[in-house]
Amino acid sequence: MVAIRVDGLRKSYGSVEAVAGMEFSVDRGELYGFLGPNGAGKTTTIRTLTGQIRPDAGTVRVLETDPTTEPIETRRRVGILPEQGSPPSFLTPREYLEFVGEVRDLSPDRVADQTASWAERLGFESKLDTLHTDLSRGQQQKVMIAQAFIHEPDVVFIDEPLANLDPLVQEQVKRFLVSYAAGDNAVFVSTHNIDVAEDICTRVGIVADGRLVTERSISDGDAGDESLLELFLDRVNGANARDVPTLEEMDGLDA
Ligand SMILES: Nc1ncnc2c1ncn2[C@@H]1O[C@H](COP(=O)(O)OP(=O)(O)OP(=O)(O)O)[C@@H](O)[C@H]1O
Repeated sequence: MVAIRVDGLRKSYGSVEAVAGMEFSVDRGELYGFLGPNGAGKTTTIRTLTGQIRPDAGTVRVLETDPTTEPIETRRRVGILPEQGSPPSFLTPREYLEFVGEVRDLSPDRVADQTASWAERLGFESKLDTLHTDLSRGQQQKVMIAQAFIHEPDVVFIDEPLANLDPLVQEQVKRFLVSYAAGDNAVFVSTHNIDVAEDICTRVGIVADGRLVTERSISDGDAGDESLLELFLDRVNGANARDVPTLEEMDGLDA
């Protein structure tokens, strides 16, 4: 079943065409990676899908709701981990998750259970009552991950899920995302990290200049000889990619 659909999406900021005819769809059960260089239009697409901005043209649907006209209904049913999002500095993780739980219509008992289970899973139990302003960037990121999943949404949008996390927690979060998507949910991850995309995603869409330029299914092992990095460089950089030296050539330069 289709969870996210984008058709002919266009969005400009003044004279800058950020999204220029974006098309793709994501089914439930998929962990979809959105890969693209800086300024490709990824965040603008996510902001449209989460009802934060209105498209100039085209249609977007999330769980058959229209985030443009029903932003509250869409946001009720999705989880969002925004780019460079951080929890309010003047709250503790426990207070913030209570607040998010209330907005999400969860019972106090459910919020307490979810808070305890996320704090244990990501290892921030000892920081639950410390103000965010006194937490590290990685600890704040863990709280942001918890708030995105606290209501167990059917669709989750995540910008750079592993930013600032140590390798151990990165592995735990990666495994969690894979299992969450496998439970008939759609997880949409925007990232610059090609290795992570290749490692966890079931399918990857490569974005350049505001459009989806190609897609690759990762899970079926049918990727052919070209690595995801090569595909990315080829599609995004075009002719310039061929000017990037190979590792062997770089070794040769050192010799
Ligand atoms: N609020 C804004 N006002 C004007 N231009 C904007 C605004 N937001 C984004 N842009 C421009 O739109 C284009 C797409 O930006 P967007 O943030 O969607 O890209 P991105 O793929 O998420 O990039 P990154 O990987 O660097 O986060 C860029 O050229 C950017 O400068």
